[in-house]
Amino acid sequence: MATENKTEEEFDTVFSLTDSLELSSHHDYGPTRARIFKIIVIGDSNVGKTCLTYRFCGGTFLSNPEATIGVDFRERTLELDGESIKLQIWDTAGQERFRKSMVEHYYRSVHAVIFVYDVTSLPSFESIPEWIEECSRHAVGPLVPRIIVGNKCDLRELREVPASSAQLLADRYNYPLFETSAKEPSEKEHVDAIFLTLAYRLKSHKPLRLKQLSENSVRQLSQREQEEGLCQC
Ligand SMILES: Nc1nc2c(ncn2[C@@H]2O[C@H](COP(=O)(O)OP(=O)(O)OP(=O)(O)O)[C@@H](O)[C@H]2O)c(=O)[nH]1
Repeated sequence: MATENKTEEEFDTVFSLTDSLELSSHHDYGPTRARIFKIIVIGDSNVGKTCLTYRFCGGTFLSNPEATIGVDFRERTLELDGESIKLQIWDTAGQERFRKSMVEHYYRSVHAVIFVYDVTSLPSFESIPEWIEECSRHAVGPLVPRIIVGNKCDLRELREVPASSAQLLADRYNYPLFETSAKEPSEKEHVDAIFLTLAYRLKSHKPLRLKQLSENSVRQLSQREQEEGLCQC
C-alpha cells in the first residue's frame, strides 16, 4: 500500500483519540468495547516498517511501498482469551525530513515500541541504540514494552548482521529479539508473533519474562540456523 500525506483532519482524528487514551491509560474502550493500545514502529528508512505492519494488519506483502511521510496508521483487533484488544499501529517515517514535524505525536501516550532494523544493512542495526535513546528522550517510560525486530531474513546471501550480534544488543537492553521477513509468506506467523507478544503483555499488565522470551527467540533462531544454514528466519 502506498503511503501518502495525511490530511490535517485525519491527523486530528487520530490525535484526539490518542489524547483520550492519555487520560485513562490502559483502560480505554472503543465503540466495540475493545481495549485500544498504541504501538509505534520505528527504525531507519527502508528497513521494512511499512511492510511488517501491513503484513500483520493486511496479511499480504507490499512489494512497492512508497516512503512513509509523517506517519501511517493501521489497526487490527485481536481476540485474546475472550477479550477484544485493538492494536493501533503507528508506522512512522524513517527519513528525518519526513518525520521531524511529527515526532512529538509519535511518542505521546505510546503503549509499546517496536524497533526495526534490516538484517542486510549494518548501519540500520547500528542505529538501533539511537532510536532507543530517542524514545527515552521523549519520556517513554521504562515499563513501556519494547521489542527489537531484524527484518528481511529472506535475503540470505545479503545478510550483514549476524543473529548473535543482534542477540547481544537485545540482551544489553533486556528486550526480546525477533528475526523475520515481511516478504516470506511462511514467516507470516512469525510476524504475527511479534505483535501478539506485545498484545499479551499489554493485556495482562504483567512484566514480560524478558529473559525467557529472549532465550526462546535464541532457541528459535538456532533451531532454524540448523535447519536452514545461514539464515535464522
Ligand atoms: N526482501 C525483502 N524486502 C523487504 C522486506 N520488507 C520490506 N522490504 C522491501 O524494502 C523496501 C522498504 O520497505 P518499507 O516497508 O517501505 O520500509 P520502511 O522502513 O517503512 O521505510 P520508510 O517509510 O522510508 O521509513 C521495499 O522495497 C520493500 O518491498 C522483507 O522482509 N524482505
